[in-house]
Amino acid sequence: MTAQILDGKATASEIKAELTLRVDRLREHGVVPGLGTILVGDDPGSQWYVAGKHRDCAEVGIASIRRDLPATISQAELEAVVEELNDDPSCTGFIVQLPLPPHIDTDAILELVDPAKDADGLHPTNLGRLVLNLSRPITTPLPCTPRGVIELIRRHGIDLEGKHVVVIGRGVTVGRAIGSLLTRRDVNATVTLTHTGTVDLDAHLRLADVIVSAAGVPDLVTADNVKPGAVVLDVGVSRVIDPDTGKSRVAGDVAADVAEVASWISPNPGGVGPMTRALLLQNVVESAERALEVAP
Ligand SMILES: Nc1nc2c(c(=O)[nH]1)N[C@@H](CN(C=O)c1ccc(C(=O)N[C@@H](CCC(=O)O)C(=O)O)cc1)CN2
Repeated sequence: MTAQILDGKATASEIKAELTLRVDRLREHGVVPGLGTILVGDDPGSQWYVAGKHRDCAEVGIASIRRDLPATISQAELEAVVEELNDDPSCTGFIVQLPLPPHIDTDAILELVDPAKDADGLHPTNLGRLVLNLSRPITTPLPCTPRGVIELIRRHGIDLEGKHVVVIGRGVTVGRAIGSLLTRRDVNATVTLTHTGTVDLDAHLRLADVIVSAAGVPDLVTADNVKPGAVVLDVGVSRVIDPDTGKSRVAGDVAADVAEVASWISPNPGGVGPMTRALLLQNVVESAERALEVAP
């Protein structure tokens, strides 16, 4: 068996084309959605992701606002920038690029973002609404990567109803929220959330109809621990040195041999990453629509 590809690049392009029309409609109502980004420090990966977010905005007609700040910024100075974007009417949604430097209290920063402008869906109020199932229909921004995973599966015609999904990783951007989304009645999957404290991860993986791996451990998921026909999503991001080229490259969590046993697999790069970016834009458009009360 050779797995079919869950093509995140093509699916993200499809979503961006739909969003372009919705942005045009908002403009007809005099609303220009604007995404703000706050980037602290000079990590090349984070700089690349933020630059990508601004390219995406330009592509669909969303205005963008950048705040690039030094790694030495204090907690109080960073909080002032968050407050500034909270108060800026041209900024209809914004994100704080993660991770922040270790001297910054990340939770305090995320909590300071106006929940109505929380384009990442990571504010405690929005995560709380998700857990309490108060976000149906979509009345609050939802975390982009989990939403991107589900949308990627759905747009490839795969039904998650009754499926056993094993998630690896309990981080805030993926693992913590994805269970709440997957177990909503409209998706109706059963979820096992595994993490570094899980005993016998392989045994859990072998039972999975769907694996979502967000561990950041290269080659953690191999053909030996995947049930034949399973759907495998690779959300892991690690930087490794390619032995052939000597250059740094992104590696996912899923080994190449998994493609021989899985029915569907998301490539990495080209799978969940582009979907995360597309769903960020969707959160921004939806917030602007909510503010205007325009039906999508
Ligand atoms: N505030 C946030 N910070 C971070 C998030 C997030 O959702 N919100 N997620 C990640 C980084 N991230 C977005 O910010 C992100 C990561 C990767 C991609 C992506 O498209 N990756 C490409 C490959 C990139 C490469 O080759 O280096 C792909 O998968 O095809 C987009 C966004 C942590 N921080």
